[in-house]
Amino acid sequence: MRTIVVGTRKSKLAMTQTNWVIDRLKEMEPNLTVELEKIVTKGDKILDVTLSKVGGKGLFVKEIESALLNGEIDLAVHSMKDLPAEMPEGLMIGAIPVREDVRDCFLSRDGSTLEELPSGAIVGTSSLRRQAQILAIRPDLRVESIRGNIDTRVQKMRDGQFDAIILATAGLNRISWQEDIAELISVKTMLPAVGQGALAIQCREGDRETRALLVKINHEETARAVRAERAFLQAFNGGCHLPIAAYAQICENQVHLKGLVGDPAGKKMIADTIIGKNEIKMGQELANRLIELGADELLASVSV
Ligand SMILES: NCc1[nH]cc(CCC(=O)O)c1CC(=O)O
Repeated sequence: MRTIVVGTRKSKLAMTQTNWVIDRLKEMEPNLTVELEKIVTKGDKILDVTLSKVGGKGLFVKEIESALLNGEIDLAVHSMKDLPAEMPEGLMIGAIPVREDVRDCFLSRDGSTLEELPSGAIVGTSSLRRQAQILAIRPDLRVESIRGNIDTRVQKMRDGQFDAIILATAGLNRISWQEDIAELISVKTMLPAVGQGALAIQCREGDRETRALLVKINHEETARAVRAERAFLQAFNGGCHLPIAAYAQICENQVHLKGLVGDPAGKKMIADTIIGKNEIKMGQELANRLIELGADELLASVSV
């Protein structure tokens, strides 16, 4: 087999995720040889503007997709959460490996949980989804935007710029940085982002060798759940910059999908659950139900 060139962003999380995937591939194919190609994306360069203001979908993936298309690299590992629904012609998701912890987690300077944090405390997040759900249960807290990689955000909290921050547990687990976690927030309290905790491995549609390798680390249960969540999100034409959340689990071959649309102030929340066999249909149908309940109007006030 030829040497596979793997593209990756340079952040600690991206590198760790990519190396994790390479390890899984080598378990399946011990003689595999890989070469790492580091790529800087637009999203990596924007550090002081909130992503929701920049508004662009796929800030972290465009350069990587170009490198795949022009043959510079053969595969790329993305956080599923950051991968837009629309994919350029000629590319595909070759594998979705087993999902990490899907929950958000609460980190605080003094170890307080979300419930214990004093009134008026400053919580750092630039996710409108997290903001909406946190203000729904703690309207007395102040939410302020925070940017940077995971390690940068934790450092900003330690420095005292924030009393607490919310991050994806999956990211912290992957980089083995659990010390500041005060609480894993249940999915009942904080519904995760579509695809949170899952990885997407992207490759060229025409690259049969890479595709044959990737199917070996695909986890069909995770793939089905993520397909349901993404079908739901796609119906809103939205990305991770909108206050939309969804989480699917597979139970006795059926998909159980919960979806939620909120307003950034946490005052209104529309949520519902659907159960069925066909994950794409379930995602679309759940979105239609929420739209009937007024989700589009709620999002119209947010969309840029
Ligand atoms: N939006 C940035 C991003 N993309 C993926 C992760 C963490 C890993 C994951 O959710 O799979 C994070 C950081 C965070 O939200 O805390």
